[in-house]
Amino acid sequence: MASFSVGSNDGFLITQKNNPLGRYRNLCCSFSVPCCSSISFPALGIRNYCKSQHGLLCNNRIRLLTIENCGNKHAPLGKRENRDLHKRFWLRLRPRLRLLSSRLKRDSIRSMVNEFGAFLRKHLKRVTLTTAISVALGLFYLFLKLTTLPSPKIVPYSDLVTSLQSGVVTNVLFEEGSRRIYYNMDPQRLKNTQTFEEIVPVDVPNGNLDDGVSSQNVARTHQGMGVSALRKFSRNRASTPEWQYSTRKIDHDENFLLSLMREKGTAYSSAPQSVLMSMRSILITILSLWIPLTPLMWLLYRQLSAANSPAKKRRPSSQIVSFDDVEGVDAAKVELMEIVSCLQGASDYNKLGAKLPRGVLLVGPPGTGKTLLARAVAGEAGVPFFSVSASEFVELFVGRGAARVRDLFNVARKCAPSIIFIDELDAVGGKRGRSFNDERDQTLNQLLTEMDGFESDMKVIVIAATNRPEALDAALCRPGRFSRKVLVGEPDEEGRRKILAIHLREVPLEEDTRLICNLVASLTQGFVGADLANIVNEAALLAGRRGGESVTREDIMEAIERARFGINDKQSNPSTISRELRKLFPWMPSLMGSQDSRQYALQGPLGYQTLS
Ligand SMILES: Nc1ncnc2c1ncn2[C@@H]1O[C@H](COP(=O)(O)OP(=O)(O)OP(=O)(O)O)[C@@H](O)[C@H]1O
Repeated sequence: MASFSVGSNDGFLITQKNNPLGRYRNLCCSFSVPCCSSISFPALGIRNYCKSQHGLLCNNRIRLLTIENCGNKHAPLGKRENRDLHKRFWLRLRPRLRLLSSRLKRDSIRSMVNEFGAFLRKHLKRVTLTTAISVALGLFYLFLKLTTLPSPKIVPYSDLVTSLQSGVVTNVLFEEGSRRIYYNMDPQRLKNTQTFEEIVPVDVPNGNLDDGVSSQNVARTHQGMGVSALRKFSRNRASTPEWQYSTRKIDHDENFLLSLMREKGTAYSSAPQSVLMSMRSILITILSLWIPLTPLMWLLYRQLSAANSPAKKRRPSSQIVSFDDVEGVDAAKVELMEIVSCLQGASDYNKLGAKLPRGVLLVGPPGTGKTLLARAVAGEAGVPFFSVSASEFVELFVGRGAARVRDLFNVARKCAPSIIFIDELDAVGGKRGRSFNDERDQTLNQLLTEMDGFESDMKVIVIAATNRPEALDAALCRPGRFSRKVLVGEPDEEGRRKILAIHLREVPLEEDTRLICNLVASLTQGFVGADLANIVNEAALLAGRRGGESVTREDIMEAIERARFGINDKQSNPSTISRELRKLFPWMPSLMGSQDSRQYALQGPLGYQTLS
């Protein structure tokens, strides 16, 4: 049996030497490229030519590794395995190295350095902080590592007494400021008396403890060492601890212990804890306290930081909304348009002794366009607009909400003329004294104070929106604060038509837009602006789902059904829809008689009018 290593990356061969055919027959071929359909070896050590299944000619030099040459029978196999592993490793590594070098060629080192520099400049604060923390932790670790001492074996107090009585204890140290007693035993004397294990069991004891041992000669301590001395010290001490055993004092037993030591002639002393050890324990305490405290501190920082202040959240100017984008709420629009013209200085209200209203409260059901109106005011007035949700003032820590209100108004005053929009005012503006929520009351108080504090020529207008005006504190609604209350109600049919026209502006319709608007407006009594916007969006999505180019009447009808009844299995069953519709609109006889409501619905606009 002989084994050959092929001098290429393809693998290795094991061939049979004493072949009856007088040829070296291939027994095993573990090539990474499966090749060598037939191999013959005219002579060993000579070039081997083989043809792979891919038609490639391999030119491999074969070296003979005979077992006879090796003292150990198993050695060649082990070597071969090693070599095989080695080759595989290189085979895998090579393409990676090639990739890395090509990448390095592509991105020059200079550009990488530049990128790194730019990154550092961008995140300088973070990088500095991270580096400082890492260095501090590294130093802590180094210090702890260098000051590590081999700890003495902790034994029960009774063992110390037994050892003292048997006279094997050579010296004892009482540590000042702690309850530790360290002691050493003479191994020679120990052998003479008892076996080591009999005297000192290994388990860790506990006992009642007390301080107050008189100090005498101070034994060797390890105070005031330099780093190199420290390292040497710790290396030396790593093998042999200074004190072999340690135990804890028992209360009121010092006298007995002292008399025992005097009687046996044992050397005893007391010493303060070494400076290094004290520092070590302080550091460990600090670390073990700070690691769990860090997330808490971070939370606190997040809560208190000005970065979260609503004052920072000014709406970007790209989302400009005008009054043309709001329909169906004409009365509210007129009221707000007046304020805009006052802000722009178009109307000379001062001449008549009038003052600009400080606050406007938009009241109405959800989705009627209160927020949209406020945004339209900002867009039309062309002044800085601070939009916040009142819930952003609700804070964990008492006083933080009030501070945020103060910040917001300060910034708005600096940017005057400006508009502050507070959405869902009831989150902080609820009646005071109804709960024990001090934080909310303080926030509200601050809001009241800030709104009082405006000078009439300051031109900061607060627009607030709420769905629950009845829940608001009376002080908020008094004249001088939210003196103007504007009802933003559900749109009527004409209003719905106009709102639909706005939302259908960008939607390609199969039919005439006006016809569809009339149709949908007549079918959607009680729907508010948000519902209508949603219907248009759903219809466009449905059209997209069936791959249509434009939105058809059917899409819009289905979108209305979805808006009314939701999306469920019943949706697909028209007779179920009819049943639902019958329950809701019992006065619609013609529709209910039909098997398929949609078929009926497609009859024409007149047919839909019966729905509303
Ligand atoms: N009158 C309207 N004209 C045009 N679009 C409207 C109108 N009302 C609502 N919409 C549409 O509905 C969306 C939501 O409206 P908006 O957020 O203003 O309602 P809201 O009254 O503030 O609701 P909420 O009280 O729940 O905050 C708007 O973005 C807009 O697309």
